[in-house]
Amino acid sequence: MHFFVVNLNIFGQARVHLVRELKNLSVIVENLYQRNVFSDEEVIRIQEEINDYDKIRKILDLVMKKGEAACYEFLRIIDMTRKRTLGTASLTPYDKSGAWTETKTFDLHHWISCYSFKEDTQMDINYLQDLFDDSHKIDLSYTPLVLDTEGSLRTYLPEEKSEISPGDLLKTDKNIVLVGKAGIGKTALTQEMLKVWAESDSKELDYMFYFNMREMTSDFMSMSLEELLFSEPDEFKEEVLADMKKNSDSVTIIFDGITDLSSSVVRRLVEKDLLPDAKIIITCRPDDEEDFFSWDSLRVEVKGFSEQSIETYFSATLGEQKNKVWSNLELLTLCYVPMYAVMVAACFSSEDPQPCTITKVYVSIVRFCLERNSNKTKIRHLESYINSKGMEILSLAEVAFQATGGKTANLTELPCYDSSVLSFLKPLVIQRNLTERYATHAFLHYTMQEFFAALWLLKNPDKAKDVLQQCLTEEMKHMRPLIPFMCGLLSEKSPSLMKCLIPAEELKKTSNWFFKEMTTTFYHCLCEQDEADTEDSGSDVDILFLCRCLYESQCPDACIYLLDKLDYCLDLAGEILDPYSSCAVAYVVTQSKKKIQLNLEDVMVSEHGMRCLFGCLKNVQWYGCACVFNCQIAA
Ligand SMILES: Nc1ncnc2c1ncn2[C@@H]1O[C@H](COP(=O)(O)OP(=O)(O)OP(=O)(O)O)[C@@H](O)[C@H]1O
Repeated sequence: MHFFVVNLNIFGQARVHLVRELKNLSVIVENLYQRNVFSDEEVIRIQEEINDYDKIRKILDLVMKKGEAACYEFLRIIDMTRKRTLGTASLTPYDKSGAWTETKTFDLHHWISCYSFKEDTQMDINYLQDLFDDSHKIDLSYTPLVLDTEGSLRTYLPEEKSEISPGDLLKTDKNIVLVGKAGIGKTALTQEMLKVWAESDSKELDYMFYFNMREMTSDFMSMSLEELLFSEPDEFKEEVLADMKKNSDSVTIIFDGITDLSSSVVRRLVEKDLLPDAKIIITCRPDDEEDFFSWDSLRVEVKGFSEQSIETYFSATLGEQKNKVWSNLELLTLCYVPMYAVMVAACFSSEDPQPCTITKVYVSIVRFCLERNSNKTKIRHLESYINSKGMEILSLAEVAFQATGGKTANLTELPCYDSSVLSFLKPLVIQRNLTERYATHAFLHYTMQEFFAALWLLKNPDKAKDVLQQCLTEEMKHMRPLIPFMCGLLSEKSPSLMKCLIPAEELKKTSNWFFKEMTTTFYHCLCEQDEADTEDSGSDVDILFLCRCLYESQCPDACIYLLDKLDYCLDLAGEILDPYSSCAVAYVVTQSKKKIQLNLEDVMVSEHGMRCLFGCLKNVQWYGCACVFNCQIAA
């Protein structure tokens, strides 16, 4: 809501100058149209005027007739576009009071600068907010993330204060690649940048576009620049596009969740073939970074919450209860990933035991959502309820699998009409063409889609075998995040969801081969990588990935199977261990029946991670006084 009082006689003094000097009328009319000040008919009426003077008169008359709010919008647009709509500033001096006199030239730049404008910025719709019931509704707005601009050479670790803020990222002229794991906060960061941009009192007209790549339709691949930027019918698109081309340094485009450069318009923008001076910001997971290695850009690694941010976050969400998270080291090591922190906070008070693996966090949230949406105040027998919804849940899982295979978040078909199952989805509005929109659905978060996709694979073990092999290939690497979830869902220690959906014997049969096959497959891949002596390309298949999978499985036999293959020698030299990976390594080592050689030379590790590693040292072989244990701890 704007509280802004406009003197309706204001144009009386400025009007004659506006009529004479206003330029780029199309930009003004377009903005007024976009802000619903002008209707289609009014725009046509303006266009029908013969010359620019008459057009301006018409605009001013219409705006004044519409009252205060319209005048406010008009003035704000002039303020934002002043460089283009008012031309160059007059050099005529003013007296100190800034008052105009009859003898002085009227300066529209000065006139507009006498107003101060504030913008409403309510743009961040966080669907995960819905996970919280009314008594726990909290402000889930941006909590500072650790952003690292110096790549993997620098110490991992969440520090008290991120060195670079979303506002700093906006200010830099460079293109930006925001890299980070699933759920680490890349989208949240871009949304915060949009918010900062919208709230800024920049006096220049600039353009900002945001595209969620996973929510684009398939025709996006062949779109032109014009189609990409103007999905809505737009009378003035040619003029606005021309303006953007002429002033491409005023355009910022964010491509969120990019996996490759297969869309020609995105590739041409990235390669500066289109809008050469535009600032392009992309976000991607580490597996997809390869395509951008050679791109001239600022690489920013998003590293999630610092230990301070975790504390702030849980103080806000759980109050005193946060101590329970604090005393659970395994749970704490998950919560540097904001997505997991959100889910832990949302279902913390549920009666389920506190989760310690990522899969268990998802299982808890699924149970929590089903319970909350089951139309019963208290479900004593949640298991039997889940059982009764088995078909619907599995059809949701199938749709999730199909979409993940196609690298999209857009679910073209609704799997069922059951409201409790549909509570995992949010509406997604798609612009089919210039005049037609339709609504589809997407999961509340892409990682939730990946979780359900993994669930479907366990119902279809043959397919699981294929995915295990294929996810090592370049074309199918986007299926890799499903593997840790599959391990977790097969875990005998977390049967609370799976046993309601898939018969126990079927699950047992799958886990009998799955853990071994997974370990062998990834182990061979690691050996091949070693032989080829390939540089780390940011790919997620490394020994840490395997440890994380085994941690999710909570299966001691599977850990011993791997350690056996490794000859009880775990070489992590030079690795950067995030808190969760440290916890996973500690778990694997702890399962060993023999002493193992653990090489932690030049390893970077967090304080929480170090605490986990200390717990497994009893299983580590020390040779002489020179234990290979030379870590850098970032406090
Ligand atoms: N800085 C933050 N402050 C508060 N909440 C956050 C923050 N970052 C992330 N979150 C929460 O975590 C959720 C997941 O984050 P986000 O979608 O940004 O991850 P992502 O890195 O884009 O993941 P993906 O690679 O799967 O797309 C958000 O929906 C939000 O609820």
